[in-house]
Amino acid sequence: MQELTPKQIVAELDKFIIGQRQAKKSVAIALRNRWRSKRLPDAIKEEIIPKNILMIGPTGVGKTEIARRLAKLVNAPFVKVEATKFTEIGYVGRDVESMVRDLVETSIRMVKQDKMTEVMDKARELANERIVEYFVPSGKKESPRNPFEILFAGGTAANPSKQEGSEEEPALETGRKWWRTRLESGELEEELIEITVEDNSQPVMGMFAGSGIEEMGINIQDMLGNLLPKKQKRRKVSVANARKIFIQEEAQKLIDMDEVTMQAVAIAENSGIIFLDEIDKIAGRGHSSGPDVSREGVQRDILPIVEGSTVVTKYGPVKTDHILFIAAGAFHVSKPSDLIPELQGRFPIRVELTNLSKEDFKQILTEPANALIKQYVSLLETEGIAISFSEDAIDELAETASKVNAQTENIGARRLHTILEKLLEDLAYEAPDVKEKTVTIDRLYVKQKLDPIVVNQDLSHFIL
Ligand SMILES: Nc1ncnc2c1ncn2[C@@H]1O[C@H](COP(=O)(O)OP(=O)(O)OP(=O)(O)O)[C@@H](O)[C@H]1O
Repeated sequence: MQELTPKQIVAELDKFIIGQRQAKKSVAIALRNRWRSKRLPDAIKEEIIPKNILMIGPTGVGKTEIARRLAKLVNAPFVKVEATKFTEIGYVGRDVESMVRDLVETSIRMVKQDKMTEVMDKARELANERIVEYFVPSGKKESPRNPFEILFAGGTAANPSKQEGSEEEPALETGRKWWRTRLESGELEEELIEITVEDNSQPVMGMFAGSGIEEMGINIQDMLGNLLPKKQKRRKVSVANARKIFIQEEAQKLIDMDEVTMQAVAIAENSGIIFLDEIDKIAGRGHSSGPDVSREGVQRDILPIVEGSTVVTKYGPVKTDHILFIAAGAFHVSKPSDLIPELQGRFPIRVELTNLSKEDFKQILTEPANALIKQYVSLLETEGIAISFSEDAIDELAETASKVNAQTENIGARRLHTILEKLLEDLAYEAPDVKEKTVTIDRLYVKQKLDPIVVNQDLSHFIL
């Protein structure tokens, strides 16, 4: 991980994000710098303060997308938080630490998922064995069931496990083999079997609510969950579903949660990325009136986390020194210099993201790996309908998006989502019934569907 050079990172980001070259370069450098500092002798490493990034740009121009893609590219845990949420009523200072806890949670999920994938083959094998055990109980695990029952129920072939005259043990093994073969052939998938599963319905823990304990990231449920005996219940499920349940259970047993925790915490500390959106809304000093927490207060609470401190989580202490913070905001009203100086100093890399032009919109519609047009084409393909967009249709869509953004509110590329949704609404509704399976969308089609809304400003406020 993180072996990518800045140029390679930018090239990868180019696959998903149009334009915004400077922002892409900055995040690529920041990432590489982390990798560089890891290779330094400890003494110097301690001295180098990681540089965080401040992205300045209007809404919907790719700020979050760049950060999220970057994280995905290097498989780093990522969380997005709205800085404004900390100014809400009911906020207590410690809440800002929740962003670090969320990051660790994400990291745990990612590491666990990786480990689960690693043990999947083994877990599947064990799961299948448990199903065989159900049909031919050796008296150890799954609750026994008369192997003949299913024969009568399912009307399947004779079971050789009870061959006359054969010894008990070999007969058992022959029986298991026979069931195993049938299981592998897939013919038992629909068969219903009764298995024991953990009852996950939670007892009510309401008495702790609001006591502030949740803020510490300590979950009473988790704590008591380990002390209280696990409730179990019997359920009738198909073999296919039983296998899914067993695979999860077996995989869970195969992975070492202590190791997962250790790795996940280390990854969060060294590679985690926290995206702090709407930072401009907490810029400003002094106290705001009303019940809201002062904006400066929130900045002061965020500061130690960005500067590097230790946050207590249920997975142990987490150091924030090397977490990469990317703050973002439009800064229409306030300026970065309205942030408290200490916080400004922690975000020395400033990048401006530009407004998206009509040409950008055209590219965004068609080029990224997950481009909107591609998404809709695939979606309708599932109904056997082939839609295609002529070049002038794309041009008209980009033009409309720019126009509506200018007329109503500039929401950047998000406008393309609403416009395309409206454009294809009828088609999406009629799709299962339409006779004509090939639809070409041209400029005229776009105009017919969208113009009536665009010219009516009141309407476009609501619909586009
Ligand atoms: N330059 C771009 N290239 C491709 N897609 C883009 C671009 N800018 C925005 N988008 C798309 O528009 C949507 C919104 O973008 P994004 O979430 O990055 O906005 P943002 O700049 O972070 O705004 P906000 O601060 O309001 O969250 C996403 O679906 C994203 O894929």
